[in-house]
Amino acid sequence: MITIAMPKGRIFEEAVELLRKAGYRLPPEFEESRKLIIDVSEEEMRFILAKPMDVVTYVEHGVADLGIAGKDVMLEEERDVYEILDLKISKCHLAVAGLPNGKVNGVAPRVATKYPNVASSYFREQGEQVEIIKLNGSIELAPLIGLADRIVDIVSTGRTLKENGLVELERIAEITSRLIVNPVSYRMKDAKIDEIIERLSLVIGDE
Ligand SMILES: Nc1ncnc2c1ncn2[C@@H]1O[C@H](COP(=O)(O)OP(=O)(O)OP(=O)(O)O)[C@@H](O)[C@H]1O
Ligand SMILES: O=P(O)(O)OC[C@H]1O[C@H](OP(=O)(O)OP(=O)(O)O)[C@H](O)[C@@H]1O
Repeated sequence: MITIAMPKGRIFEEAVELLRKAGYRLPPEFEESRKLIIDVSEEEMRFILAKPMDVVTYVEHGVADLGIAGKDVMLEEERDVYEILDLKISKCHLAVAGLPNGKVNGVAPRVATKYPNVASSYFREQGEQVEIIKLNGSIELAPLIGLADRIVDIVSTGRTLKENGLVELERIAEITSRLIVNPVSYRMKDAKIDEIIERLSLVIGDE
């Protein structure tokens, strides 16, 4: 039996579609129910449904063998898991954004973000001193209301920036979802995990 931690939210549908394309028979219950543990006994798989940021925690602690997590989550926190496959779904990028011609008051610009570690190391590498303000969502609000001078956030279509009068200033990293594995599981269940990697690899898009 292999336990897979799936991210609820926007990655979920694409991840389920990919697994089905790879030939795994996942029941309609997947999309329809509110259950958090779904056993698919004919595939010898158990799925647990977690918040995207928590998937890596379940895998690191070994209660899930595999998980699907955004590269953004992997970059933000160093964890004891292996990243074994780029699933090339949920494409987006991390960027610095702000108001056009935004002026900075004071020495260190204030940067609002859901990704404080990514933002700190990015600005450190740029040799720029900043003050990080951690938020949990609606990051684009911060420069509009005067909480921050800039933001570090996910950009996909660019619609949220545009509709809030913000512009992308610097591109930090390309993001897609990754298959991650617990190191002990990978040793103990290598045959089954390698088979999953192989089957997924055959159906992953080229871009
Ligand atoms: N606009 C986007 N387009 C494509 N992928 C995205 C976008 N925003 C986030 N992602 C990817 O999806 C993952 C999580 O998405 P989602 O928005 O479902 O969860 P969340 O915002 O972390 O959770 P919550 O909204 O419950 O706090 C991110 O880690 C990232 O990899
Ligand atoms: O470029 P776009 O296609 O507009 O997508 C980018 C937006 O999507 C994400 O927010 P989300 O919808 O997860 O809401 P949140 O503010 O609660 O994080 C991200 O934080 C941006 O705000």
